[in-house]
Amino acid sequence: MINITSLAHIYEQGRRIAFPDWEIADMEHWLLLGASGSGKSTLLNIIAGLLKPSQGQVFIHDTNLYTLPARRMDQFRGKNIGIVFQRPHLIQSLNVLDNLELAAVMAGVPIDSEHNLALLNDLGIADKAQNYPAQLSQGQLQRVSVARALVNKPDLLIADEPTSSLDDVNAAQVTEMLTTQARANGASLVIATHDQRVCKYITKTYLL
Ligand SMILES: Nc1ncnc2c1ncn2[C@@H]1O[C@H](COP(=O)(O)OP(=O)(O)OP(=O)(O)O)[C@@H](O)[C@H]1O
Repeated sequence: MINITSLAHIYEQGRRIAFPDWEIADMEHWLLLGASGSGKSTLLNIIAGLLKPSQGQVFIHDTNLYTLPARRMDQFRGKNIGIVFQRPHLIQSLNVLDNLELAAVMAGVPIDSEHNLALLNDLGIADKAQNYPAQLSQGQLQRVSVARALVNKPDLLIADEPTSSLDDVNAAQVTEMLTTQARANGASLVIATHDQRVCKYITKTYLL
C-alpha cells in the first residue's frame, strides 16, 4: 500500500504544485494523467524517493519515505521501487544481462541470474542477453528497462511516459508487458502518460 498525504512541492523559482491525496493498494494499476507541466514527473520523482517534497508525506507500506537517511533511502528505493523512464538509461559499456545485475548490486541484494534470464525471456529479448545497448532497437531497449525495473522484485513499478518514443506496435507491447509483469511480480503499477494508446489498458486514474 502506498499513501501520499498533504503533498505539495515548490521549486526554487516559486510555483507551488499541490497533489491530491492518493492511496494505491497492493497490485493496483493506475494511470497518472495531467496536462504538460501539471507536475506528473515531479510527483513520480517524489513517490520514487528521488525528490524531497516541500510538504506532506509519502508512505510505502509502513515506511515514511522522507524520514529515511540518504543511504537507507537509496537501498529502500533499489529494493522496493522499480522505475522505467521515458528513455532507457542503460550503461553502454555493459551488456544487457550485466545492466540487470548492476541494478541488484546497487540495491545491495544478491544477484539472481535465473530470475534475470526469466525476465528477459518473458519480455521476448532472451537472445539479447549478451548484446550491448547500442546493438538494440528502441523497443528492445525499453523492454530491457522494464526488465531492469523488475530485477529486485519491487512492490511498486513506476513508469514515466514509457511509450512516448515508441511506434504503435512497440507502445502496445511495452504497455502490455508493464501490466503483465506488474501482475506476475505482485507489484503495484503507476504509469504517467499523455499517450491515449496506453489509456485503454488501465482504468484507475489519478488526475493532476
Ligand atoms: N527542476 C526544476 N526546477 C524548476 N521548476 C521545475 C523543475 N522541474 C519541473 N519544474 C516545473 O514544475 C512544473 C511541473 O513539471 P513536471 O515536469 O513535473 O510536469 P509534467 O506534468 O511531468 O510535464 P510533461 O507532461 O510536460 O512532462 C512545471 O511548471 C515545470 O516547469
